[in-house]
Amino acid sequence: MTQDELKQKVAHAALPYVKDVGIIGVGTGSTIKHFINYLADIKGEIEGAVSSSEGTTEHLKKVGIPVLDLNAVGPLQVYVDGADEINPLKQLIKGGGAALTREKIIAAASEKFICIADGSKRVDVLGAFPLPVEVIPMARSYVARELVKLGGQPVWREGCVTDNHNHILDVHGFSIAEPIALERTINNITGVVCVGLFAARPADIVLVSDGEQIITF
Ligand SMILES: O=C[C@H](O)[C@H](O)[C@H](O)COP(=O)(O)O
Repeated sequence: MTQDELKQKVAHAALPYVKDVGIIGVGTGSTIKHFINYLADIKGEIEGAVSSSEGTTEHLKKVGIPVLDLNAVGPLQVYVDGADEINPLKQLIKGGGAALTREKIIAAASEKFICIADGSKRVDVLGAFPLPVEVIPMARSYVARELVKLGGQPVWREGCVTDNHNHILDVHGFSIAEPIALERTINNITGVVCVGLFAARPADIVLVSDGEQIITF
């Protein structure tokens, strides 16, 4: 199976989790694109979706699923999203598609965060995937210097402007032994909007497609 077929397979496996929940939080990325295509088949059963990016909003609207404002809907029962890395504690690195801030907001506002990914995303220790950090544009160099002090090698994702009109630094060289502590430390740097480390609020259920199997933990 190709990586894309594995993403499609795991996207399909998430459907039982969104039955009868009314309004769903929907993430961003290539795995979620498959998930939205499956949602389209059951759209009669879905009241609407809260979207984590402009790209996802466009896709949801295109398939006929109403997109709702998080402020208008209160706590969500279920949020489904992909990840760039997943450790055994269900802590994640996210933001490869620059959608980390809205994704983190929806994850925080959801009772159950279902993470879906192909098997290549599983790791023992987070950090081989460069850690995305969304920053206010004028703070970019300052934040980069602070990240160097923490032992990282930040690289500006040039040309990338997030949906919130900010910039992204991708931080290489971290082997993240203590994800919650690092998340807190980076959050505390002035000018940081969001770090793509989902550790204090990890996923609740992870579905991973590994060949023919779906592994759930
Ligand atoms: O900003 C993007 C998101 O965090 C994605 O969920 C993450 O990058 C995984 O994307 P994909 O499903 O394309 O591997």
